[in-house]
Amino acid sequence: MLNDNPVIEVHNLTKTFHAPGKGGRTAALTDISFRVGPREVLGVVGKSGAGKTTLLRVLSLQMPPDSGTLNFGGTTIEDSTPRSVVRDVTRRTSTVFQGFSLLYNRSVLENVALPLKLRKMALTERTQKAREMLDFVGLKAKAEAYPITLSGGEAQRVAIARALVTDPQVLFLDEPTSALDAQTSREILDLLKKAQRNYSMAMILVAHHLDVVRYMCDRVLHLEDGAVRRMGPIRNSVDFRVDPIEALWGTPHDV
Ligand SMILES: Nc1ncnc2c1ncn2[C@@H]1O[C@H](COP(=O)(O)OP(=O)(O)OP(=O)(O)O)[C@@H](O)[C@H]1O
Repeated sequence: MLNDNPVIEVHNLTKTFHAPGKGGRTAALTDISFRVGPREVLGVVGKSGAGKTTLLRVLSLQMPPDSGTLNFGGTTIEDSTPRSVVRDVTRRTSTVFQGFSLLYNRSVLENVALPLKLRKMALTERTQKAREMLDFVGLKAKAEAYPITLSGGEAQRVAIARALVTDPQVLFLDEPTSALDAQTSREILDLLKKAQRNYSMAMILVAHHLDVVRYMCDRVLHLEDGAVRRMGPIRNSVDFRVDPIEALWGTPHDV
């Protein structure tokens, strides 16, 4: 997968935040470089505060880095990049946020169709596409329901359908199963696997539960204090003698 042209390539990303009492700024990301291949599933792990969500927000162009370069399938995004180019790149990605982020005054169908409405797709066409996507995630019967009436697993399926409806090349996922019980988590992960196969996209997945990373990911990136501590392919067997995060890798330091 990495031998193909990468869908995302980042070099020396740095991001700081204003932090009163900490000398003015705190570094959330420091000198981050890596590539993600087409159809690759990359896990991002690390302790609370390591910079995982910040990395997803920078990669999904929700916030700019302080320095470093971001390249999406050959298009480099930097300060001087025209907004139309940034918008085109943004449209090639989707995000499944922690906590679903559904609009509670819109029906399930309207939620899923919303990204297409924002792209000015005609009503009939976007409604049909949203219905197809609800069918794909197993929620055809809930099209007219409102999010308040859904279980956590159903709400996450709607969020996934909404993310997939635009055919993204890259799907960003921030803790997609953190609010769900074990059985529902497994169903959501299987749905994501099916989506990744059907739609041939790359995924970048932040997860606290290492079982989730082991089940889903081809490679894993370990962030520590905002820097890449280690990155490489996941190993199948677990060596319980070592740190659980360290046990995810087979070969050392394959960045
Ligand atoms: N908007 C912000 N303003 C100031 N500091 C921030 C902001 N967002 C994140 N930070 C700081 O940046 C660092 C990284 O935060 P981030 O949320 O990316 O970590 P994380 O690994 O996702 O943590 P968690 O697993 O708890 O969600 C932390 O020190 C955090 O306090």
